[in-house]
Amino acid sequence: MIRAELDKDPRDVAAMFDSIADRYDLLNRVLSLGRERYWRQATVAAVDAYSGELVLDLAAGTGTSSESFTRRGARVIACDFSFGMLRVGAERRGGASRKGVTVVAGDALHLPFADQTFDAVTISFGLRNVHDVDRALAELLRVTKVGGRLVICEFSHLPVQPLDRMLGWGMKIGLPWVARQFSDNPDAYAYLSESIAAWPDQAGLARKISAAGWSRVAWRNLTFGVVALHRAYRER
Ligand SMILES: C[S@@+](CC[C@H](N)C(=O)[O-])C[C@H]1O[C@@H](n2cnc3c(N)ncnc32)[C@H](O)[C@@H]1O
Repeated sequence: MIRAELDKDPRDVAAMFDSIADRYDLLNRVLSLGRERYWRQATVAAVDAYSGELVLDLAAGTGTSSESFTRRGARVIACDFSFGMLRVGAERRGGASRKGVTVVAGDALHLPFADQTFDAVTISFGLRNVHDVDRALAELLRVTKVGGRLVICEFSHLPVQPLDRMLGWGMKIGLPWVARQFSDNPDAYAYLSESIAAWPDQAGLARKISAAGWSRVAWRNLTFGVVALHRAYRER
């Protein structure tokens, strides 16, 4: 089975997402117990994109995250390095540039965009999978206009450590078991629980965002900290 390890070798990560692309959105709904919709709505509200704005949705996968940013007329570039994920999304929308979403293949560590292109940049459930998080945050800053904003939606940690450890244990057992019922590659969901356990907590991620040059970094927890939304601005 194809799965990434915690070194997040880009070839393994891309191949793993290629292998789960067809059923990715279905599994998300099942494994999040329906919370995914609420997390996405909160992300859309935080990005707050409006007509005339250009938004980068990085690690966009099938573009489920991207579609919701177009509701108030913003144009969205959905960028990812898994051709399998991009293909499933483009087929669903009926083309590579449809419904306000344009698909662009690209690597978070070498974004194929000029400096200061976007009004807002966002990444949902993607940053945790990137090989070099600090570099991706710096690339996101580079392509954002001065005054623009960053929103990161990512799995995080419950503030009470014993509860967080229990949740981690439950996910380690539960996610691959549920995934076996629905996915051809349940091993990918073992990677999911391992990568969440190894991911920095809310304050740790905020420090990384600041260190990359972003200003006014803030976060809020969703579903008690199962997911956290981080927001920041490019001030110069
Ligand atoms: C869990 S999916 C998230 C997809 C989508 N944002 C969503 O919310 O459903 C993570 C995505 O990150 C992408 N990814 C990981 N590392 C990347 C990189 N270095 N450059 C571009 N995409 C990357 C994967 O290909 C995958 O599609």
